[in-house]
Amino acid sequence: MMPARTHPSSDDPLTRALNDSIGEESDAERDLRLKKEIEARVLSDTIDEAIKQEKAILKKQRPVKILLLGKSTALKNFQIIHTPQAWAAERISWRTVVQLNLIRSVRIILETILNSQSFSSRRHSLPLSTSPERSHSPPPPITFRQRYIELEGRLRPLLAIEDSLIQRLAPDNETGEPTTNRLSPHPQKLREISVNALSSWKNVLSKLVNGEGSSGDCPSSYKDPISGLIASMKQDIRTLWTDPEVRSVIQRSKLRIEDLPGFFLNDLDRIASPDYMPSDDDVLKARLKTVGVTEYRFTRETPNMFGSDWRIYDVGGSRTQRAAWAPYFQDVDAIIFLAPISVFDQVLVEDPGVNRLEDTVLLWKQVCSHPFLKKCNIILFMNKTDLMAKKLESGIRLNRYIPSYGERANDFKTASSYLQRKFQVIFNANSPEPRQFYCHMTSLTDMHASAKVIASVTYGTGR
Ligand SMILES: Nc1nc2c(ncn2[C@@H]2O[C@H](COP(=O)(O)OP(=O)(O)OP(=O)(O)O)[C@@H](O)[C@H]2O)c(=O)[nH]1
Ligand SMILES: [Mg+2]
Repeated sequence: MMPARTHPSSDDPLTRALNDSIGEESDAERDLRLKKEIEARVLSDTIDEAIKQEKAILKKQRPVKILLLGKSTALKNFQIIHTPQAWAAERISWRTVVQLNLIRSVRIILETILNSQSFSSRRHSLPLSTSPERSHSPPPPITFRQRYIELEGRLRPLLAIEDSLIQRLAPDNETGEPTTNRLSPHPQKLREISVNALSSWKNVLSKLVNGEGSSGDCPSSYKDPISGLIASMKQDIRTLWTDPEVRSVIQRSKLRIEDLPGFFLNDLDRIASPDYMPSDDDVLKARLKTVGVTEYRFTRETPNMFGSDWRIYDVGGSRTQRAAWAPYFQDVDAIIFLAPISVFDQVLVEDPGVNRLEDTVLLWKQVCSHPFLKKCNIILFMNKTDLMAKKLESGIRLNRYIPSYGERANDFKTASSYLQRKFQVIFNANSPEPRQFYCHMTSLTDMHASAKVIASVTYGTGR
């Protein structure tokens, strides 16, 4: 009987495999194996690279999200640069805002006079005539108080229309002071025109204005009652703003009306004309308080390293509204933090015990230290530099409000770099991880000066 044939070990696949693994291979086999290994590695690297590229594409497809903390004016600058056509289409809605801002200045002046000593004084003053009529007999002496009462009576319809629009536009969640047609003893605390960003305020506003019906005082060339009223009261408004006695009352009150947001009295002739349309500068200067969150979307035609689809969120800055910011912290790529530095001598409207610059610095600290934002680029805009320079030039001393400023020179350059250093120290000390400090000095109502900064944020890294 033939013995059972034993398979040579090379026939056993298991043995073969084991043999292979212990290196019993010929030179040709080894060369082949190495070649295959190289091919496999190349394939694997190609796959890795493809995955990486896909991830990058996905990242680019995800919108770049920027949160604007404070200053809707910054958003307006983005709109001018990135969506000029849509910006131009919005211009008409801003006309009413500018007009309401103008009426607000009228109200502030009337209230300042009402609260002044001159108002209660019985002192006689020159008659204030709005028409160049001549009379043979000298006019009877007239008090400042009488003049004021007459003027205020004539301007009352303006206040009434402002009042009704503010009330009808007021967002439900806003708890401002109730407005009345009467003048208030606190001009600074006047309720402002504010809109809820979630409602389409531009439509609401145009409906309200056009739906008011035309007033009897409204010249036919004016399409809406507010324009007509301003035109018919132009002379009285001018008198109020240019009268020397009124000027001296304002000066004594220390209220810098011309530096208040939304000041347009020097542009009265232009604004009171029948075909008035706000310029870019007017819209940048117009004051409209943000309540809620406005989302602004735009697509960059040439995508940069961050992608082409951008979202900018503008949030209301007053204290009560800050709780609404938190959900936006979760997946935001960059934060533009607006610090108005000119407010060093002002207090919060919502809490007169707190200095506004101090409030901004505390907020800056919170934002820098927020754990959700640790990977986020934070770009600081030290804004309202124009007003800051004006204030310092007029002799207002920074060290009166910030004692640590000491005896340093009270000029813009020294003061702004001092404040910049303070912001940087807080940034470095409070960031959970080290990160780059980006800071720009801005004056956002100056479109041309801001264009470069806005471009650097959108096109570059924020530097
Ligand atoms: N002079 C000057 N005025 C500015 C500057 N930036 C903004 N303003 C004016 O300040 C006013 C208020 O600006 P906004 O940008 O609306 O302020 P905001 O922070 O959005 O205010 P809220 O919506 O109440 O949170 C507007 O009338 C602007 O024109 C600036 O750099 N210089
Ligand atoms: Mg705003």
